[in-house]
Amino acid sequence: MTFAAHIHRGAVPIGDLRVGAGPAVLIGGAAHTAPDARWISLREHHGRRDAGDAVREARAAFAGPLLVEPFSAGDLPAVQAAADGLVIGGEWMQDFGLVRAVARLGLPVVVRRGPGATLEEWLAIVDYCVAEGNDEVVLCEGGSRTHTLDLTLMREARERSGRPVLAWLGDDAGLAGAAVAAGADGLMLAPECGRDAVAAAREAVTLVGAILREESPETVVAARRAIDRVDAALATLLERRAALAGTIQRLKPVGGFAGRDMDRERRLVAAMAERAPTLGEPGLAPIMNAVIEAGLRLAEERDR
Ligand SMILES: C=C(O[C@@H]1C=C(C(=O)O)C=C[C@H]1O)C(=O)O
Repeated sequence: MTFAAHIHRGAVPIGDLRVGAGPAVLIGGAAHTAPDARWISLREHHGRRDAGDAVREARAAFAGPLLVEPFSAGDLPAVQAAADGLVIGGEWMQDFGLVRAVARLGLPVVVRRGPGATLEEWLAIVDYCVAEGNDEVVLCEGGSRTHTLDLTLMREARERSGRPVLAWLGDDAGLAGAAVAAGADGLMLAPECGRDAVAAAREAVTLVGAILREESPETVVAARRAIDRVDAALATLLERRAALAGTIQRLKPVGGFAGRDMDRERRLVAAMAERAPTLGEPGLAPIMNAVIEAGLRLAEERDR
């Protein structure tokens, strides 16, 4: 198995967030949805809205890291004054003058792949940033008007550049789990995307990340957060397991404790030990005994 997480990447700090180390991050969504970072686009107003006002308003609404997509070089002083990073790319990825000016601010830059842009064209933008002395670059796949998301290209971009990669989801979190499984270091959502989409993306980061994303936390706080994600996945699986075990009790000729099958239990512990060699059968057997007995008790109580 080659999961993205095995490839070494340099993490990029955006405010107090580190993209590329630890769990996949959530960027985007309205302030009340509590994403890890927010972003706003000044392009949506076609330069008609004052950049200072827009950035200050976003800053006041959200205490966490804030990214801003500028409309023109004229926006950059306002962005530098209040934002933690910039978003460039999409349809205007080839505006090299603006790309250079953005990179020169020295803030981290998220480079979104424009529609139809090749991997080479996309990575060339990273080179422009580096040439301006800015190495804090994150790549974001997708975000075009056609909403295409190329996870193969996202993986290639990460391997070729060694930089963290994001997957653009817009306001539909349906591919969040797929993106995290494919190795995304973060998910980018539409700026005003609502609570349900952010919650669904968070769930994917938690559950899929717990199983497929390797982490090496270096502090107690980070390690506890990682454990909390693993426990969330465990709880989800334990609930599913209890339901399935309950189904079996109803289907077997003799269910519950009376129909207990110790041979089957030993075999499932042996199979699990292959995936959990550190715990091994001695470590797993008492755990699974408790899990199985809890399931049997539940089934007997329910069927009584
Ligand atoms: C679910 C079953 O019934 C019991 C519960 C088991 C379990 O929770 O995995 C395993 C064997 C039986 O003791 C089964 O027979 O498969």
